[in-house]
Amino acid sequence: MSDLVVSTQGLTRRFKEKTAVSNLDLEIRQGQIYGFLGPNGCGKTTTMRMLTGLLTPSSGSVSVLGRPMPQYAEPLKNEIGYMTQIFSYYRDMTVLENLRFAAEIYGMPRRKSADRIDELLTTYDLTENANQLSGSMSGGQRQKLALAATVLHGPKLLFLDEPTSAVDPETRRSFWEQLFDLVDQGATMIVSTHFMDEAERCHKLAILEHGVKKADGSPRQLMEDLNATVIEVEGEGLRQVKHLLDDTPKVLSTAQVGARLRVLVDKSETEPMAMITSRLSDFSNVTMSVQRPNLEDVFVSATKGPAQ
Ligand SMILES: Nc1ncnc2c1ncn2[C@@H]1O[C@H](COP(=O)(O)OP(=O)(O)OP(=O)(O)O)[C@@H](O)[C@H]1O
Repeated sequence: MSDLVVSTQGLTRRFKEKTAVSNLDLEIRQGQIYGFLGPNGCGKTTTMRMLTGLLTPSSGSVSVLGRPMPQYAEPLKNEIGYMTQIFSYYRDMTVLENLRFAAEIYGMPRRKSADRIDELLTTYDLTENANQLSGSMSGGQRQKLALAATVLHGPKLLFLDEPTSAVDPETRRSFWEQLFDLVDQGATMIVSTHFMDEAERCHKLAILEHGVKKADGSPRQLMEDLNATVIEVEGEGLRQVKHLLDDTPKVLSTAQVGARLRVLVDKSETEPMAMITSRLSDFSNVTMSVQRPNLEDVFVSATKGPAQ
């Protein structure tokens, strides 16, 4: 049996003259955490809404758990969990009331849902908050409640839209540990993010820009395949160095990181160090070194070139 959980061909969505998602081909396999990485407005939410059957594509096809979408949105409701970007539970209801309400929406039998809610309160460390109004909880606690409600009915496939944009790094770390626990229990998930550290945790990811997939693969593969050499410049006058390099052919980008300037030089330049050294010949107090690419380099390079 195929382990393909989600596949799309030529998936496109237009809103009047705006194309929010353009000709997107995806293959997402069982047990993967698949990331959509891209800036605000690149089409992450629109893609998720089409994959969950909430929005009809303008063209192209979508298959989710072996069924075409949006036609099978209703029968697949119990197999899918969708954690939207905005906290979509009732702030004037307690944690327990919200979870009971979600269980009713999923048509879960009362006995079964009571046991499941107890289990989730323990898993997500919400037992002490059970009778607290969700509106009075911290962002991190609300996020745990949202995750608990999303997995309440035991879905096989989870969609998490920018799940950690409102929480601190420590909460983000523990949230990701919980995601890997869910994967260990057999879930597949699609996570959208604009954080590089979050994208790096995914098994595979697609880099999106203006609704177009610019690159996809595992983070490691994307870094290995980077079509640029990364050079770091250290020393005096980095702002002037930056302005000079920004006007240099084959320099894809420059970005200052603390006391270093990170420079991406297109791979078509066969002697990148010699080229940069010669360009900076007037700067006597700088040193240069070639560095391993990181995901941000991949993102910058992918969004400079033509779409794949
Ligand atoms: N219902 C709509 N009507 C008109 N335009 C829309 C609609 N929904 C989305 N768009 C547009 O489509 C583009 C993609 O939006 P989308 O919300 O999918 O991006 P995103 O990557 O999820 O961004 P964000 O991180 O800000 O949510 C944007 O330009 C947005 O304004």
